[in-house]
Parts: sequence; C-alpha cells; structure tokens
Amino acid sequence: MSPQPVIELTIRRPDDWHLHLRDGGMLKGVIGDTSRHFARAIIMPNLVPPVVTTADATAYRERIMAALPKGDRFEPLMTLYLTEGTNPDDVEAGHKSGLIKAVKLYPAGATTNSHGGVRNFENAMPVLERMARIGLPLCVHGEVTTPEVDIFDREAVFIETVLDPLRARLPELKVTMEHVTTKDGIDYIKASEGNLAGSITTHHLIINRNAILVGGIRPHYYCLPVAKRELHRLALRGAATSGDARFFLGTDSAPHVDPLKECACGCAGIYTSINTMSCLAHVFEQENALDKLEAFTSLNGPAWYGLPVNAETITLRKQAEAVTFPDKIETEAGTVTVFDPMFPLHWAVS
Ligand SMILES: NC(=O)N[C@@H](CC(=O)O)C(=O)O
Ligand SMILES: [Zn+2]
Ligand SMILES: [Zn+2]
Repeated sequence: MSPQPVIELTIRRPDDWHLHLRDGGMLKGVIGDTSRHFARAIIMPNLVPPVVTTADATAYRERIMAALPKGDRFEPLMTLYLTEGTNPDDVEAGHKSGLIKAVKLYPAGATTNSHGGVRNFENAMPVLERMARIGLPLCVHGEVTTPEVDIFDREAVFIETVLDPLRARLPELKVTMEHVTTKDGIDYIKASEGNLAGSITTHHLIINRNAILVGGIRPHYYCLPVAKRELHRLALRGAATSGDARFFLGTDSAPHVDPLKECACGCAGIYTSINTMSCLAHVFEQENALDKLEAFTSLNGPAWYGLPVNAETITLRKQAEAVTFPDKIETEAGTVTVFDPMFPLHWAVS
C-alpha cells in the first residue's frame, strides 16, 4: 500500500475577531488554547461587571497579559461594552491611545451578561455618532429580544428593524455583524455598499439546529445566536469559503463550566479555541476551498480593522490518523467541554 499523501498548507498566522477569554481562573485555563495558534483576538467585554470604560479595558488587558503562557506572543485587541451611559470622550480617548479597537453593542437581554446593554438606542446615539466620526467600528450582537419574535428569526428581524435604520442614520459608522448565523445576514452584508462586514464562527459552519435537539437536548451545542436551519449553514459556508473580504473568522469561543451548561437553564456558548484551526481546515477542504482559508482566518479581518497582517505563518498538515483533542479541559474555574464537530479531524497545526 502506498502511503497516504501528506497535504500541507502554510498560511499567515490567524487572528480571532470575536473571542471570550473571561477572567480569573477561566482566563488562565483558556488563553493558551488561543495564543497557541492565534496572534491577536478581539476580546469580548461581557465580563461581570462588564468592561465599560477605557480604565476597565486597560486593567483587563493587564490581566490577560499576566495570564498568557510564558513565551507566547499574543495581542489582545480590547473592546468596550456599550451602555446607555457610555461617555463618548472616554471612547475617543481609548481609541486614540491605540487600546480600544471596537465598541460592542449588546441589545439588553440578548445573550450572556447583556443585561447592562442597550435598551433605548436613542441614548446610545451620541457615542455612535462619535464612533462614526473617528472611524471606530461597532461590533453588534445582532438579535432583537422582543418576546413575540421567534428565537430563530431574531437575527433577520434585527437587521430589518434595528441595523438597517441605524446604518441609514449613520452611514459613516463601520459595523461588524458578529457571529452571522443566517442567509439573511449573509445576503444583507453582500448587498451593502460598504462599512459593513461580518464575522462567522467555526461551529456555525459545522452544525445546524439539529445538533441541539435531535436525539436529546445537547447543551454543548447551544449558543447564541442559536444555530439555524441547514440552508443557513450552507449560506455561511458559501460566504466563508468565497474569499469575499467582508467575511472573516470570529470563533465566538465562549467557555462556560459544565455545571452551568448541563442544568435546567444552561448558558449559551461553545468552546472552540482549542480545535478551531483543525475544524476550519476540514470545512474548507470539504468545500474545495483550502486556498481561501488564509483570507478567512488571516487577511480579511486585519484589512477590515485597519491592522497589518501577521508576519509569521503556521502550517496545517493533513495526516492519516485522526488528530485528537481532549473532550474537556480543566481550569481553575472548573471543567469546560470542548466542541465536538462530530467527525474525525485530520488536520494538525504544526
Ligand atoms: N455566543 C454565546 O453563546 N455566548 C457568549 C455571548 C455572545 O457572544 O453572544 C458568551 O459570552 O457566553
Ligand atoms: Zn453575541
Ligand atoms: Zn460572543
């Protein structure tokens, strides 16, 4: 028998444009899984209490750097959590200092730790106007929270009733639609004239909503926005593997300890930092688009955020034996279940 051909792919070192690192023992337990492969990441500010001011972000950045494994090089790109009381001058000063790379909009009640988010958008307009003026991107969790709107429709309704009117009012504002999960979101971004881009997670390229509900309720596939129908997954895959510069990776890796996932009211979030690059190589190979992986993970994001691409590279190698990842990782905060893509992975990062 002839040996299996080795397929190798060298790409610029990737970045993660949407990441939850948490704090304390969880931060220490998960950061190495990101810094192993990724050079930079947009750090989500939904801590308890949230990262609201430039001073909060400065202190959080220091805690992240202190938790980084020795010898790893990693740059956290800090964000601020938009509240109705956010001070535009503080945002501008944080941006000018180089610390703040984006401001994050959570509609109040939309997701984990979003109760301090925005209820009345009028109250956030002064900050949004300032951001439009200084070119600071707004990252949005794009879901409405209206109880009458079905959870599977919340992204589409957000685009129509919140995002589109906001963009019409502030055309200069740069908006990143975070973790796009629907064909509606993909089509909206593709139809935009500019100032709009979208991040796509690893898991939404792999699972549809069956993963959560078929054969039993599976809390480790529950995240927000919730995974949608197959047609939406296919639209996401098409966009991610197209090379279109408006789409880039934001893993939304969102660790919660198992007891908070496996209970009567489980938290939303999927932990993918550790096996994301292997999963993505698999997906891009399935789509015959390995030549577009670098654009998605390493080129389109920096271009959107106005940052240089990474000088270093990583090499992905396809091997005959499956690459194994732990089912769970142990952190000082507790055990975290790792995303199971439900197929064997053969791509290893060397
Ligand atoms: N994606 C998730 O399901 N959860 C995120 C919040 C978020 O990104 O909406 C979290 O912080 O746990
Ligand atoms: Zn979100
Ligand atoms: Zn997130």
